[in-house]
Amino acid sequence: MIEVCVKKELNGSAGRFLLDVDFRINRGDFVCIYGKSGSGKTTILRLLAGFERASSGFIKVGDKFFCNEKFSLAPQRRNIGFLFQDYALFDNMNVLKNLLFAKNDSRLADKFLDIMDLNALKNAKISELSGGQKQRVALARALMRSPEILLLDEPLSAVDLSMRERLQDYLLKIHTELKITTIIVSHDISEIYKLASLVFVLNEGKISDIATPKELFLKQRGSQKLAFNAKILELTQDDGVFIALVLVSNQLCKVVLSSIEARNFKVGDEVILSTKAFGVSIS
Ligand SMILES: Nc1ncnc2c1ncn2[C@@H]1O[C@H](COP(=O)(O)OP(=O)(O)OP(=O)(O)O)[C@@H](O)[C@H]1O
Repeated sequence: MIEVCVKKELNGSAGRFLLDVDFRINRGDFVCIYGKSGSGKTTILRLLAGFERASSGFIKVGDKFFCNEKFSLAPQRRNIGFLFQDYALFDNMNVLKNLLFAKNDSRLADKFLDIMDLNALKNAKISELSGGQKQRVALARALMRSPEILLLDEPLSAVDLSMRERLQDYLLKIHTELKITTIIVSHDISEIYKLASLVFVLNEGKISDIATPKELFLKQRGSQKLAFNAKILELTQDDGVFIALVLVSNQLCKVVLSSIEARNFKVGDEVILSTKAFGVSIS
């Protein structure tokens, strides 16, 4: 269990405000911190990592205090792995050496090169890699120290959509295999839906909502009489009724399908959602 109960005054673009959060995360969970730009999401990750100090409160992981009113454990003693938007790799070293720099253990490096499909690139220089490959190396390197907690600060926002989806699959694979407690900051609803089981909504330094992605984003705003581009995130059958969960812009909604439609669609399909008389049709 991670317990975060901290306060810190921040200089926001519209003046000073108090980051004041008190939440718990269960060991092994994959959670998301979601909220407007400047609400304090990155600061929470930096406090967890030990790069910032809170003005009051504590952070406790299991039985161990990371910080309290009296002391703060050094970042290197917190057993945390990071993945940020900029890869922070050593450009002059090859892939393998980047991993060994984190921990000089060739067997472990081979294991992560394997999991991340990087074997063929192990001797390549970082400067020769694509953005998506660099991010896979950065993730493998973050895992080399067997972190207890993995912090991901919008790690996939700089790569294109198809690479982002592949990297999400790697993150899921890592999480399923290693069960590392993972906290991601993301604005991307389909990414949050795919990865996180719980979302903490941060609003001007305060947590305003804690919900599953489905509960949080499944909020309709009145009738929609136009056609929308949408993406199918889930196809389910409930009491014989076929239901598609689709993402429209920043909103999730459910659409009842005929059995023929249900057979023709699959998760990930880009579709058009439109209204037809009183029903919603999908094509
Ligand atoms: N050490 C600090 N002391 C005071 N203010 C800070 C400190 N660190 C960050 N801030 C300010 O706090 C606000 C929140 O920053 P933070 O990076 O946590 O927001 P965020 O929600 O991650 O934003 P974004 O989504 O744009 O990355 C910003 O206005 C930032 O300038």
